[in-house]
Amino acid sequence: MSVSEATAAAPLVVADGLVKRFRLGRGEELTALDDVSLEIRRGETFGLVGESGSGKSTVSRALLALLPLDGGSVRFDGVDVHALGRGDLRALRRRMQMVFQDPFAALNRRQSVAQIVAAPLEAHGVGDRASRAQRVAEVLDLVGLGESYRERRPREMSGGQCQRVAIARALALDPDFVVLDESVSALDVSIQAQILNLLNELQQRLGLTYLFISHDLAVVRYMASTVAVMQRGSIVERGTREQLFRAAEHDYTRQLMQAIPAVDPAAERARRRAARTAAAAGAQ
Ligand SMILES: Nc1ncnc2c1ncn2[C@@H]1O[C@H](COP(=O)(O)OP(=O)(O)OP(=O)(O)O)[C@@H](O)[C@H]1O
Repeated sequence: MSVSEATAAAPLVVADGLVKRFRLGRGEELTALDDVSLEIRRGETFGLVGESGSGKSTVSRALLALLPLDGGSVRFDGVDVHALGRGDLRALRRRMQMVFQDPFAALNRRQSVAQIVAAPLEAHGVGDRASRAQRVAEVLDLVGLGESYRERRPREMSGGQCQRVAIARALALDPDFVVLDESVSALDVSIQAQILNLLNELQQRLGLTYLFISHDLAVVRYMASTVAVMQRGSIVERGTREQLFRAAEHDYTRQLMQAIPAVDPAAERARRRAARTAAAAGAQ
């Protein structure tokens, strides 16, 4: 194997023995991460599941060096991210982006779509006005929003359209790694499917690596090639999607799986209601 082949085959993200404690006051501590290790291969979708409070978001913040660790290390493309100085970390952050759950809360309501998507380019001092405008047009096109969306504000758009804007903003700096933290959880099921398909398409086209965080195993099953299950700050089970869904070894994973509804009746009713509303709006 040549050096470049070896680099390509090495995982993009390697977390080793992560420990994170939060001080709660009065001498009390909460261990949010207790010896968490994982590897995320280039171009894959790594699913992280677990109930609320199990530590999923803390893992993602640790991977992006958004919080200091009490133990362990994170290597991104071979670089120890927690050992970097501010300038080097800032440069590396261009390659790592996040998309959050609530697109309305994540977008600045006063800004136009073009301003929102250009913001990371400006923050990192990339290009001049003209080249930034060109890049905004490119990424809006990638997420299926045409020129007509450039001057719109978040309040003039649906949840799905806002999430496309959030994805466009995450792609503006041409990252390698994108953390998708409950990125479709706030959306209606039919819109969820559209966004999931868009994310898969973008991964194929751009060679992106995803950390896909969700409490929803059905969605993770659709997206992820490798899955880790968290409970109370630890990874209690991991494997390929096939391994995990064929023979869940851990009681906790089996419980999570049994909670997957074949079709969620409430969500199905909401989907039909939304479809009727959309049809009625279209007819006006
Ligand atoms: N800044 C903080 N200060 C104190 N405790 C925190 C802090 N951030 C997270 N925690 C606690 O750490 C634990 C793990 O939280 P985390 O947000 O990582 O879980 P999660 O699995 O992502 O949950 P959810 O699905 O609800 O987002 C929780 O008990 C949470 O209350």
